[in-house]
Amino acid sequence: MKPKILIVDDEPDICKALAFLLKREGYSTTTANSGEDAIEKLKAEGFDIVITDIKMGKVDGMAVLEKAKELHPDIAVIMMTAFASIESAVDAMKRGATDYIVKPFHNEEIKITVKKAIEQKKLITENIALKQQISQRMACKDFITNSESMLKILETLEKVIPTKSNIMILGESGTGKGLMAEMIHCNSPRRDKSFISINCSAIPEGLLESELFGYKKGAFTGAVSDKLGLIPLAHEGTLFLDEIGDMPVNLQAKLLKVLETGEVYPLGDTKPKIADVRIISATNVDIENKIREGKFREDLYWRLNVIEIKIPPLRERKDDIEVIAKHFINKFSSEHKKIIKGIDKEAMSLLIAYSWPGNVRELGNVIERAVVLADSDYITVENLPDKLKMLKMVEHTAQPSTLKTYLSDYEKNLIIRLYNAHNRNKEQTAIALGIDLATLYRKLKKYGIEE
Ligand SMILES: Nc1ncnc2c1ncn2[C@@H]1O[C@H](COP(=O)(O)OP(=O)(O)OP(=O)(O)O)[C@@H](O)[C@H]1O
Repeated sequence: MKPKILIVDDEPDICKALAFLLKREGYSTTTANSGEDAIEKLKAEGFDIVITDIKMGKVDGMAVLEKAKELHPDIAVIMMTAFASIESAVDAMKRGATDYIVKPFHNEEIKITVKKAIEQKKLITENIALKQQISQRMACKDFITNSESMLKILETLEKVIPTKSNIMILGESGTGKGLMAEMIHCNSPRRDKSFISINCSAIPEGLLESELFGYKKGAFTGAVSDKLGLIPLAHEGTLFLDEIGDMPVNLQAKLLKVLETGEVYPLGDTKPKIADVRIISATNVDIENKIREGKFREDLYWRLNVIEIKIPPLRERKDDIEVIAKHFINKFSSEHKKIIKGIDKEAMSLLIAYSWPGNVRELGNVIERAVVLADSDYITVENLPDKLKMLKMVEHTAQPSTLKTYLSDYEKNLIIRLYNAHNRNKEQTAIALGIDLATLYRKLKKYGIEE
């Protein structure tokens, strides 16, 4: 294909002369007689090179340079300037222009400068592609565990990781589903290709479709250029579909078709793109229930759920708390430039006693906060949030003397446990306890759990 050049000058004769010369050299040329006109043209289509005069009306060559780079980061821009204002050309080079030519210029000079710019553009494009590749090859993060249930899961995974089988990861929010997906990709033969992750519940329905499948220029208003979808972008790599349970049903049908044919049709395109992708999906909702309600296609479920991994909540794998807490202490100590050697016994016993409704994510937050607050080498109970400190009160009331104190201690402990388990949400705690909200308020105050 011929390289495309946009020539911008407010003197139509210069535009015409340059277009004539460069066409003869085999380039495809377009002209614009103002900065505004140039920016419109840059928005509408892609160019390899822009040759622009610096001094123009309201929108000058500097503005064209800035916009061209913003719209097409790999574009080469050549500035034209009169000898008297050569300083501004130097300034333009600092802002990303590829070269400049001083008016009046010779034909030969133009030809050489354009040829050089084409070469340079090729290098810039290769560089951008390389940078993308490097950033795609992510560092393998460890999935830390010491619990028997998780070790068994990892053992099963070892057999599955080298294959192409789709995997569905189930588990409460914050249990590590995203981390596990990264770990699977990172250890699989697809590790050198893209790991593309998208949260199906975080993106509006219309946008999710164009993000996943891509579109052809002109497919809808605003589609000013072709866009490659995330599915074809993940070709030969891994696509992580988080919160798959929230994917709209019409998109589920389209995704199923992709899985069956290995082809993706971008919106408005009749030519498919190939997509050999391994899909890892994750959800924290009861997907079988969604199938019963007709909100999730059963045929898609079976395609995605070839291997099912259930990550237990942290409260059901207490053996993990200490090792993960230590991992977070190291991580956040170095991030916050503090030297924390560990956590004292009493504080650790509270971490183990707590129910962690937000799972590992919540443990991470608690440890980060503690690392920031710690004044000594070790994290102490003082550095933990109230919801954990309260558990200490439960322990200290363990030896009641009379039936009355026994019952009230029992009541207090139960309230504290459920209050924590519901993330200090009073409405939910009252429902769980089977009492009304006013009674709960009274009891929280009576037992000094809350002012
Ligand atoms: N076993 C683990 N070892 C080390 N870090 C972990 C572990 N499990 C989870 N994490 C960390 O906890 C945080 C939450 O994990 P992640 O985002 O993977 O959870 P998730 O289940 O995908 O959550 P959500 O359903 O809300 O998307 C991340 O920072 C992750 O790196």
